[in-house]
Amino acid sequence: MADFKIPKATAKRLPLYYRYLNFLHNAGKEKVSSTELSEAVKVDSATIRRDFSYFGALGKRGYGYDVDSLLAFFAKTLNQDHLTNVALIGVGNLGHALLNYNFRQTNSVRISAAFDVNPDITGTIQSGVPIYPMDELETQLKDQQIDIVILTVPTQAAQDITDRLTKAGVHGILNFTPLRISVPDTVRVQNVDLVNELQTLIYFIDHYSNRPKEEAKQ
Ligand SMILES: NC(=O)c1ccc[n+]([C@@H]2O[C@H](COP(=O)([O-])OP(=O)(O)OC[C@H]3O[C@@H](n4cnc5c(N)ncnc54)[C@H](O)[C@@H]3O)[C@@H](O)[C@H]2O)c1
Repeated sequence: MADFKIPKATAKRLPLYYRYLNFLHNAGKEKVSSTELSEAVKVDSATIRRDFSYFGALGKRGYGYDVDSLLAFFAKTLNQDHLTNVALIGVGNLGHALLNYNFRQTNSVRISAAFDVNPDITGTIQSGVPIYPMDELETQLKDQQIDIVILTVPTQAAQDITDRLTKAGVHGILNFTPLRISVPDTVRVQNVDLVNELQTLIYFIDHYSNRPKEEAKQ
């Protein structure tokens, strides 16, 4: 990201805006209003205008936003204008699915190296990505200049690996394990928890849905 500070909630919405702007660009659209954006990304237009205001005057009243310049701006802000290589540690059920997916939606992020302790898979290439043994972790991360890692190992292995990653100079960990890993201030952790997401969804449906109460209980 560019080095100015924006609120975390705004930062989280940027990829959403970026994806829709890309869609508009590919459809040949030159202008978009905040109302139109709002309907597409399901964020209210006042929030969109406020989000955009953090980046300076990007839109004009009654005219909307210029798609290409917004897109170029967000691409730069989100570092979409260059390729980020990430590593994946733990090529089991989940790791394998992520390798197979490998962020096909975007050209700016890809898993370029994977690591595991299982000798049956180390030394092989899966979905085009080489699987290295864990004793090559530090050298490969350094040689490939990787400083972002996806962690899909069993819980009990997560902290030791995190400590190694921290020592190796990694700056970001996308943590799929249920363990809340400890890291120094120099490392940012993003936790992904599908159970949490589902429970949040269920909570919102139960408490904020417009469905009649009786139907919601079934
Ligand atoms: N966040 C979520 O929503 C979500 C969903 C599913 C699974 N998970 C978590 O993701 C993790 C992986 O789940 P899974 O079902 O793929 O498990 P899995 O057992 O299929 O895969 C784990 C892989 O990690 C490897 N491994 C074990 N110890 C290692 C070590 N010290 N270093 C490197 N690799 C090691 C194993 O060889 C295996 O390939 C678990 O912690 C699980 O709880 C999270």
